[in-house]
Amino acid sequence: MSKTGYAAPAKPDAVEFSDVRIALVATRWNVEVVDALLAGARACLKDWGVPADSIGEFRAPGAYELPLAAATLLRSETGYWDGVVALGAVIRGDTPHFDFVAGECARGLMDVQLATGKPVGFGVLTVNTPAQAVERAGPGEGNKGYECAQAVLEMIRLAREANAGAEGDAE
Ligand SMILES: Nc1c(NC[C@H](O)[C@H](O)[C@H](O)CO)[nH]c(=O)[nH]c1=O
Ligand SMILES: CC(=O)[C@@H](O)COP(=O)(O)O
Repeated sequence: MSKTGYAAPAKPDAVEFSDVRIALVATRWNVEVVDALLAGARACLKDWGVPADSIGEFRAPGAYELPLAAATLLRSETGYWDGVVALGAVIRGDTPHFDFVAGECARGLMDVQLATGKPVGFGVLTVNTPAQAVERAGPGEGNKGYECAQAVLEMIRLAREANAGAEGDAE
């Protein structure tokens, strides 16, 4: 059990996510930390068998723009992307701006996933100091980008299980 009491999900077999397409969208603020989150998310997608050519990578200016970025990616007519991993780092400054940026980012990403029915991972650090951000973007366990990508894939798994159950009931 990790220090936060989080019990990791069962690892997939080689093909469970071979047909999944995931969009990564990362901000340009605090870019060294955000790029470390991006590396963590990519490591997770690789561990879980998402093909490299099924992963898209996009940039948004800041965390405030992530909800529109996610909505743009998921509302395309083609339905191409199965989920979005939203990555950013909001570091508290001297004014209330932090609260608005972080709060609206979180609320907006939640609205997008509920409106589209597709998972949008909240991989946005909301921290008081740069050191706290670095602690959550290191290699291995505890990288919030890895955890966020894993959550998106697990929600895709859940949807598939739910649909399979519904189809079974319909037979
Ligand atoms: N201070 C941080 C920001 N601020 C910028 C906003 O996200 C937004 O891009 C701007 O207000 C224009 O709309 N963004 C972060 O991602 N992280 C920060 O620490
Ligand atoms: C999260 C922010 O917008 C913050 O970094 C801006 O810093 P400040 O509140 O000192 O303007």
